[in-house]
Amino acid sequence: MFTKVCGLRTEADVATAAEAGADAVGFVFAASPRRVDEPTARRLVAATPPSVLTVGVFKDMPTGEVAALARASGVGAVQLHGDYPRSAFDDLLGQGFRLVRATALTPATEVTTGAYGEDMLLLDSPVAGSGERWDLTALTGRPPTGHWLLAGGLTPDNVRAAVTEVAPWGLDVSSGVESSRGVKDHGRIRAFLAAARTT
Ligand SMILES: O=C(O)c1ccccc1NCC(=O)[C@H](O)[C@H](O)COP(=O)(O)O
Repeated sequence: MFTKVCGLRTEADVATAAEAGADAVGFVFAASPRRVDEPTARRLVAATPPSVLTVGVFKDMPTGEVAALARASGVGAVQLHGDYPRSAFDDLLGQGFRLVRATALTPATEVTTGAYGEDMLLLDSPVAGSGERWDLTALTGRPPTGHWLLAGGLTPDNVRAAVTEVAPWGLDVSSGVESSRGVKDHGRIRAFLAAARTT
């Protein structure tokens, strides 16, 4: 099970996630209590072991700014939330970025991973990073294919049941491993990753 812990803001957050076995860590550049600026992100990327994928998280930001921030901070992949057309994916792919396509599930959502050239598809609640769950039964009859991550209100306590229900390729968590909004709880990060390993 691939695991990503998102919204990290300190070196201690990164070290905890990496030591507890996270495959990827996310740094939020979008407007959020978890937002980090470019120098902070660069520092956190440098503090991340090379075996852990670093992901910059963006929402509705022009691709020129996305590319500039991703390049300056050195993240290994770019996660796009919001209303990006296929041409935005093409633009960033053409510049050599690995992409994560993040979206809520609607009847129109393309659930084939790679349809926009992305490495991973992230199916999330309608308000990303809100900690709200969404109706997983909406996936019935239309299972996503490929490297897709389940996100949205996951916690150490509910992650096993969610995996049993929809069998994702990977998991993404933020709010569920926090003590208050934007502040990671290291015990909860360890508990989440331990629970994910036993699924
Ligand atoms: O974290 C945010 O505040 C945020 C803001 C804007 C775009 C994306 C954002 N976060 C993305 C994520 O943290 C995760 O990909 C995912 O949504 C998990 O969220 P959660 O339900 O809090 O576990």
